[in-house]
Amino acid sequence: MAKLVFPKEFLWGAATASYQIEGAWNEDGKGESIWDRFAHTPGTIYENQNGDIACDHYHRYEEDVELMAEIGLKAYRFSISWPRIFPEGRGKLNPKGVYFYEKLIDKLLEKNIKPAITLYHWDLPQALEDKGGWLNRDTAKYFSEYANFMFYKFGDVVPIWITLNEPFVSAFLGYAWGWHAPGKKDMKGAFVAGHNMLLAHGLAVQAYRDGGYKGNIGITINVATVYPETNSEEDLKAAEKQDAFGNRWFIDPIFKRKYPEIIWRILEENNWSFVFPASDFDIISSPIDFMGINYYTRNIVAYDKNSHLGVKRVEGPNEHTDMGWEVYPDGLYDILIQLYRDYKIPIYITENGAAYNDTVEDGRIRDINRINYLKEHIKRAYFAIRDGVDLRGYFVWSLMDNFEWAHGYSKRFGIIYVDYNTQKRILKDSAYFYKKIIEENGVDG
Ligand SMILES: N=[N+]=NCCCCNC(=O)[C@@H]1[C@H]2[C@H](O)[C@@H](O)[C@H](O)[C@@H](CO)[C@@H]12
Repeated sequence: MAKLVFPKEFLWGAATASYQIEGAWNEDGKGESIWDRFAHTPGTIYENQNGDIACDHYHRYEEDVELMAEIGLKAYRFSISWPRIFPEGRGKLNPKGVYFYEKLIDKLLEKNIKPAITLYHWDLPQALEDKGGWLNRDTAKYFSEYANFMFYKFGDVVPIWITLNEPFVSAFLGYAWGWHAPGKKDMKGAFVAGHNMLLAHGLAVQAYRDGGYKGNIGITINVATVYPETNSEEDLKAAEKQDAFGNRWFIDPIFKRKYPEIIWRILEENNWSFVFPASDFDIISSPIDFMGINYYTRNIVAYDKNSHLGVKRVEGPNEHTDMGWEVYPDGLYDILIQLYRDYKIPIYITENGAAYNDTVEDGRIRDINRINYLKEHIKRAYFAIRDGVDLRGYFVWSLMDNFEWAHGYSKRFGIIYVDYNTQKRILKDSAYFYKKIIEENGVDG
């Protein structure tokens, strides 16, 4: 069995997000976020659960960093709760909120774990939502002010910055389909929100450059590799449309200074062809240092005249995770090759992982299915590097079981098990598997 050894500097990490793990939703001066508001609204979340306590990471961060060190993480990707810093989104600062992240970052650095900060992982200050949220173009400016403060505070010690996590998901699930905060069902709003998020991203990148910081800044995009059900002309066209809509919508404006053709067509068909000032694309396309991708599964599509965009999804034949997502490791290899071919930019896998219905048996969690998922995807990451992709790192989703948005705590993605009744953490077998990967900087072929 050959050992597939990664480049020496390859960055092995794990990822979380503020609303999903911190808790302390209204403690020490933190302002309300749109996820606090949404999760407190009955009927939005599985069993009306919420992130008021979550993994209580706000109080347990020292223990959690110790566990990261035990696993041997080289980096830890986490997000900042914007309303913990600026309770109203801008203006009055909350020193206790800043202090929490200062202590967390100091602890990470003490353990030689590189902090990788996501500035926005969906928890917009409710006070800004009350002024239109992402439908209000000013929110982009407020975001860049918040980002500028974070750069000023931590720009000299944090080497990796991600402006937004998955703008497609936060724009579409939040504004078009209403499954996520702020729970709006307004397709036009999704396009406006998406555009203002991209503007926010660009303004933050400009602030980072103006500050002369030495680290790297990028964005995290969720991607699902697209395959046509058959090689018919119609299915190939459907696959092309889905790839543009699902994967390139938030990438092309950054690298090509324009939306994919399919997006413009949707805007025109609905008479929503907003006149976005061309200067917006000058800001949005401010050069970034890397692209982060979150990969979980693929999409198989076929032409269907009755579906949205004339594209219907077809379920894949392989094993599925607890989220109902098909396990398809080759999709990670294919998307890495496609994105690097098209954009020639360094890439981090900022999320990859699987939810399974873990159980504790005599103090252990034998999550062999998650070990297999991680192993097969890490192998594909190796093959992508071998075939020329400048892949810099891999962050498993997630460090610990956490609040899985509308699914509440019913879906476990962690390599660390969390008993929510006691807040006890237990390293799953997958944590020990990942520890070995990191120690050997590689995986058995
Ligand atoms: N079909 N299908 N689709 C596969 C992926 C759908 C898009 N959802 C994500 O990528 C979210 C991302 C988020 O950053 C994190 O906060 C979430 O906890 C994980 C797990 O859900 C993933």
